[in-house]
Amino acid sequence: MTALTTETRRPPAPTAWIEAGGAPDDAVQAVRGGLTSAGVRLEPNARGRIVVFDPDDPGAAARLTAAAASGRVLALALRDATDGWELLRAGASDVVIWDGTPDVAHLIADRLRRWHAVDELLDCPHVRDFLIGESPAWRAALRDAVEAARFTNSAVLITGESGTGKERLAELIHDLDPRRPKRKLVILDCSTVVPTLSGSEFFGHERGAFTGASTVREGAFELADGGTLFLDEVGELPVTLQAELLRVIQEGTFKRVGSNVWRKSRFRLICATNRDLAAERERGGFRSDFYFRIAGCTLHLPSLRERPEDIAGLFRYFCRQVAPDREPPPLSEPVRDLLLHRDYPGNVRDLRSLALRIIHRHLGSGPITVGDVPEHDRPARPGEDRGGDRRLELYLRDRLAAGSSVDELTAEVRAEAFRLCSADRHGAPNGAGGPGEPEEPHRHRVPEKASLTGAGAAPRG
Ligand SMILES: Nc1ncnc2c1ncn2[C@@H]1O[C@H](COP(=O)(O)OP(=O)(O)OP(=O)(O)O)[C@@H](O)[C@H]1O
Repeated sequence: MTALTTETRRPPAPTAWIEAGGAPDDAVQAVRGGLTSAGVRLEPNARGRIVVFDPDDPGAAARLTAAAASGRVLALALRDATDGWELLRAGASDVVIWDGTPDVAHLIADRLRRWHAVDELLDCPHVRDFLIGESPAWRAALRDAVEAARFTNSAVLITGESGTGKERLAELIHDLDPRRPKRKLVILDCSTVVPTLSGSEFFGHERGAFTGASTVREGAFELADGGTLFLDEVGELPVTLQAELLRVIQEGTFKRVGSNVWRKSRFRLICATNRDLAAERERGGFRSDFYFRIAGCTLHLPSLRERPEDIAGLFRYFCRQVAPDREPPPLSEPVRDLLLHRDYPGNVRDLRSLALRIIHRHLGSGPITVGDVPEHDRPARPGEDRGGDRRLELYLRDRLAAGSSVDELTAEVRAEAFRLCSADRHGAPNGAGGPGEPEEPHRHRVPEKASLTGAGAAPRG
């Protein structure tokens, strides 16, 4: 990505439009006057809306919900007698009590200015062309990410299923980070860290620190000085290792293995995981003190199931990646239908692989038709039940991509086959409760990620 330069511009005048959500006219006029004096431009087309309401008005929540359907809304209550949570639930993005003082008008102007700056970033080609998606679920997640990247320096924890774009989002956050000069993004996949070498991986080592340490090595925290450290798959870090990282994450200080010298590193920390760390914390698999250090700001990326509206746009994007010089071919109706209704257990990564398989088969300049879809990606014939096979295939593909060996997978499939066979013999076809069966049915683990970054810390310029 090329660096953004928008931070050098003067902040634009905040704009908004005021709607009277049941408040008396003279009060709305007073609010208008206050905001105009605070430098807010009142424009009917402004994306930010301010709904001024009387807390006693029983229709206030409904009015907010209606206004929020067409943009972000700041709920401005004329008195403090309001359940702020209720207003947020009704669709308001922010809630302010108007006490009539100029201070409140300036506070609102500042908030509108921030909204505007975030919207501008969200809409700039740099962001739009890097992370594709227009669905409300995606835009809401991206808005939070852009705001955290640009206006805070807090540690960010990105959660979401495998393939939802966590690593790509980390790249964007690094890129939007306004620090200057800013150094590189360093990526460390925690699932590949060998426990015996973890000290060296994270903190580096001195020459001769241990057998085989023939040269000095900088660790991930040192490499990330002045830049960003992205700890991917942070949920895989053993608890003992989490304890070792507490100090460096909190203070930025560490010692290389084999050295007594404290070093300092100023880095922004971004972590990602597809695990439910809150549940892990409860069962003791993840340290709470570590969690609170890495989760200064949490961002959750929606799965592709939650944003089917984005499938066609993502498909076009992947076509352009393959053939940047020509317009992506249109999709015939059955192919569009197939793309929309297919399962994507690997989310965007899955869609991308499918798109590439289809694009590479497509010849000529006409639309993409059913003949361009490889055989194993086609829908089952009526009456043919390929669901199980297909799910198994996708599962195996994902596990192989995540680094599982064929032997491991074979053992797993054999164990599952024995279990089903035994369950059938004992008359419990679903594997539940047959005599001699384990109490908990065996379940496939959630597919792990395909490692794109490989082992070790990988600096990105
Ligand atoms: N919104 C998006 N726009 C364009 N490409 C995307 C988007 N989201 C994901 N991708 C692409 O999908 C693939 C998977 O994304 P990424 O590696 O960021 O996912 P992830 O959530 O980090 O996965 P994992 O949990 O398995 O590490 C990459 O090729 C990435 O470029």
